[in-house]
Parts: sequence; structure tokens; C-alpha cells
Amino acid sequence: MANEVIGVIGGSGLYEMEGMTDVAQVTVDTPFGRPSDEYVTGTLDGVRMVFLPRHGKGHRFTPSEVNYRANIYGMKKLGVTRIISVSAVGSLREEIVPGHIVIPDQFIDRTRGFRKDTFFGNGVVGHVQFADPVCGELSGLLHAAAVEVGAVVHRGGCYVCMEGPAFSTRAESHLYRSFGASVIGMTNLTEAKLAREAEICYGVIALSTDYDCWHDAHADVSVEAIIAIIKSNVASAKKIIRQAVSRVAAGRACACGEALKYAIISDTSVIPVETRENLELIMGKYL
Ligand SMILES: CSC[C@H]1O[C@H](OP(=O)(O)O)[C@H](O)[C@@H]1O
Ligand SMILES: Nc1ncnc2[nH]cnc12
Repeated sequence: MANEVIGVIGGSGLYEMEGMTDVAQVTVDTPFGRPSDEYVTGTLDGVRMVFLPRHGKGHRFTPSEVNYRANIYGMKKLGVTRIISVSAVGSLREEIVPGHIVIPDQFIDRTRGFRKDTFFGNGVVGHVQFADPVCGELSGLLHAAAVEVGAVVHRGGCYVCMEGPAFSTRAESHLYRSFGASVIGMTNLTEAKLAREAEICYGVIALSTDYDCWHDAHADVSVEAIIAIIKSNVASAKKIIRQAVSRVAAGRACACGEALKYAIISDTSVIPVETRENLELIMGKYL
């Protein structure tokens, strides 16, 4: 585990990670602007960790305002090779009861282009594979950890990533159900894309907090109800992280660490100097 650093991005209701030792607050500068907050570095059961609250402490950024590029860049700069996202999601399936955990393995993009969701552009073009958008190895660990701590967990499932910040209309909620999707949220797809481009493994612990607004026998989603469920389940999410982190092996057997190897199509001899400098950390070895 010597060189492995695990990042945790905390979503709604998870603004800090207790239990770490050697804790430090780190401000990270990036070519893409400011991350959501200071990163908190430390050690959890002997494993080096970096924590970042996605919406900032005090929940200051909407899902569209979060600077996902800066957040992922900062993780890379701090040496993170695997990111665990903890997120609140609405359930689109009867069997995913509020309080259950889902480890999603697919996404549907319903964002509207307001977010910067790629490091490419400004003279360098690349296309990463994204057929399997989360790291299978890390997701397997998260699933096993959830089982071990006694959570009710669903392995796999499709996460619809909507723009927000308003929740869905009832017609949209039924539409997503007709797609066969499992859960809905507003953040994870954007992060997963950038993590892939940064060659960082990405896995999600999604906490089902509500039945969105499709279910006749349950109240429509509200922030109040979401927060209540998060409060009673956040301890379980933290246990899952701790359990998963203790099982992470040194070295990665997955392909996430080479995601850019065959992705860049630009003639690297014509990449502008500033672009090259900004992307040195992310893809310098390929340019
Ligand atoms: C507070 S309800 C909606 C909010 O919760 C989820 O956030 P996160 O993914 O950061 O846990 C959802 O995506 C919305 O941003
Ligand atoms: N129903 C819902 N829609 C979108 N994001 C959510 N996060 C938690 N519940 C949600």
C-alpha cells in the first residue's frame, strides 16, 4: 500500500471524515480554478487518504456549479489513484428502499452542457473509453465492504445524472424508470468522466434517500426527507469506506491507470504551450 492514496469525495450530508490521523488541511491550486474546498489529508488504518466535500463545507455549490475539473485535478496532484464517491440518490426501483446502498455500474447523462466535464480542448483532443464508467475492481471492493458491515446493498445499477438543481418532474421520473435506470442524482457522471481522463479509478457508494416522485405510496422527494435518511445512514457509509480501504491492494489490476494510452488523437507536436503546461500532470507522459 506504500504509494497508494485513496480519495473520498463526500456528497450531500458528508462534509467531513472522522477517524483519520495525521490530519492536515491542504489548499490546492489548479489550472482549472478552485476546488470546492480545502482537501483534508490523513491516514485511516495505515492507508493515506484525501477527503474533499463535493459541494464545499456548508454545501455552497449547486451540482452545476461544482468545479469538477479542479476537484479531480487536485486529487491527482495529491497522488490519489482511486476515488470513492459517496452520494445521495433517489430510487427509481421499488426494491431499492430508502436506506439501502447501491453500487452503480452505469450512467445516463441528462446534464445540459453547463459543466466542464473533460480535460480535453484548447488544442488537444482525446476520447477515452467509457463503456464501463466505473472501476470494476474498486466497485467490487465497495460492494464486499457494504456486505461485510451489514448494509443492504444492490450490486450494479444505472445512475441517471440530471442537471438539477430542481428535482425531476413526475413525467421525467417515469421516463427514467422506463429506461430501466435504478437511481437518480446530479453529480457522479461528471466526476466519473474526469476521473477516467485523469486515469484515476472511480467507484460510488450511493445511498438511496427517497423514491423521487414516481411512487404513488410515497411522498415526493424533498431535501428534508433526504437529510433525515442521510443522517441515519452516514455512519454506515463511513464504515463501508473504512472496510473497503482496509482491503485495497497495492497496485491496480484494472485498466483505469492507462485510460489515456490510446485516447489522444491530436498531433502532439502542435499542442499549444499553455495547454501542454496545464495538462502536464494529467497527460504529460503521452504528449
Ligand atoms: C440534497 S438533495 C440533491 C443533491 O444530493 C445529491 O448530491 P451528491 O451527489 O453530492 O450526494 C444529488 O446529486 C444532488 O446534488
Ligand atoms: N430524487 C432525487 N433526484 C436527484 N438527486 C437526488 N439526490 C437524492 N435524491 C435525489
